[in-house]
Amino acid sequence: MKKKTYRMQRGIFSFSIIIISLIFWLFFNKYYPLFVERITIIQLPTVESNIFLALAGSVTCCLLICWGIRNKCWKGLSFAISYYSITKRVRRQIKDARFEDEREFDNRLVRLPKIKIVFDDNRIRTTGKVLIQNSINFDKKLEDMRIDAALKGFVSERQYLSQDRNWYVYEFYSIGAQKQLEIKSAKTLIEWSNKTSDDYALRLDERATVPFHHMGLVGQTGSGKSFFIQMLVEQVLSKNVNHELFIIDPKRTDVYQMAKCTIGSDRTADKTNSINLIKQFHDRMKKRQNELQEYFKSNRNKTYKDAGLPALFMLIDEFGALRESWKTLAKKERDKVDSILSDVAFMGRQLGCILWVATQQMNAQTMPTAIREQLVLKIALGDSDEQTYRTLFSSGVDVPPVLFVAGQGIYSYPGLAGTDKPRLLTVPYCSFLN
Ligand SMILES: Nc1ncnc2c1ncn2[C@@H]1O[C@H](COP(=O)(O)OP(=O)(O)OP(=O)(O)O)[C@@H](O)[C@H]1O
Repeated sequence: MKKKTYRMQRGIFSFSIIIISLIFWLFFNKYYPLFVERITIIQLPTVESNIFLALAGSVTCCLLICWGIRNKCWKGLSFAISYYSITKRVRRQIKDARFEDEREFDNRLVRLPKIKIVFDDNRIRTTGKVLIQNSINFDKKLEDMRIDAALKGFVSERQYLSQDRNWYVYEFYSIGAQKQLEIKSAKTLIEWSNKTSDDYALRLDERATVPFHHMGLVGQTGSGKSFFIQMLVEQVLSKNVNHELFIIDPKRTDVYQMAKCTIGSDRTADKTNSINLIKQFHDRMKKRQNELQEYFKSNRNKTYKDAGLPALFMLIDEFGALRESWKTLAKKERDKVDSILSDVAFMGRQLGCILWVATQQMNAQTMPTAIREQLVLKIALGDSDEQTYRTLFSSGVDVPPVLFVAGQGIYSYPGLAGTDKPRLLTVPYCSFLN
């Protein structure tokens, strides 16, 4: 026999009282007076039928009040209905997974752990968290539970134990939330970005805003890579701090043209002068290192940002193809460039010399490990091959089974999404770049 929860039992009890009261009310209101009239042998007492109506009404009111409190009705009826339907499905899933306390294993009734739903935005309710109270008995089961089945219309992204270890947290987003935002002008883009970012951060999509950091970006042709890069460049140039960009696009595609227009030819390079620009960037980093030496001595654990300096970005598009083209160079020269880039990747973050590397595919040959390991922000747009995913993120990466269109993909960043379970990214479509 299927087990019931204590809440179900209370519900059945309350509804039984309501139904029985209504039957009594109907009986005493309609039929009982007829009996009183017809049976004259004995004097039947008069019964106030409205007592039963009042009882049914009071129990209904109590049920409604409890429902309203439990589902936070003060946040609006549609909120309460969403809250109720998600909680109900999660409770059913937990019940069917037999989460009951060991002591209750043989009982017909089970006590389920407490469940809370927190939406990131109470009005649109497209993303949020399901929190399930942890107890020593549930720990392992909660860890293994796939909550997706219970969250119809939603996808669960990552799950973890809260810091106080009292709750198991499942982040989820609605499938409908993956609709791409269209941004029609540079001004709108900046306004959108400024809502969540500061002068040293970038907004990637509706949900993700990250501080400036080294970035590894992969995406096949048509994945929206160039649009994404241009969106980031627009944001960097709009900041109140005068950040500087150095851009290399070996194939002279859209990014090259955009860079020439926005930052000028001095800091833009194609295949031919790429190494010079990399060396120039490295020299700037060395200079900055000397400048900041004294500052760092007296200010421990501080960065260029605390010293009030702008960031310097080195963006290398089509890195795989560029490195391939260096094959004709002497080995010494190639090693020198690799060591410069590794130095930037290793030292640059604290000094504000940020490396952005974009490529179509990533493997041990296209990207030296010393550089790859420092690319803290990892983004893959569109569909990539398995080796690329594993090289960029981690060997055990769990790529969500989603068919990505241009501008969609996955990312990882410490604190937001781990390399084993990257999060979905939906870059807004900046139609003004067309
Ligand atoms: N965020 C986005 N949302 C929707 N569509 C997009 C987005 N970004 C780009 N696109 C569409 O995808 C097409 C290809 O984008 P983009 O040129 O950025 O790709 P790419 O990966 O750089 O390809 P290529 O290497 O050929 O330049 C664009 O013409 C654009 O219409």
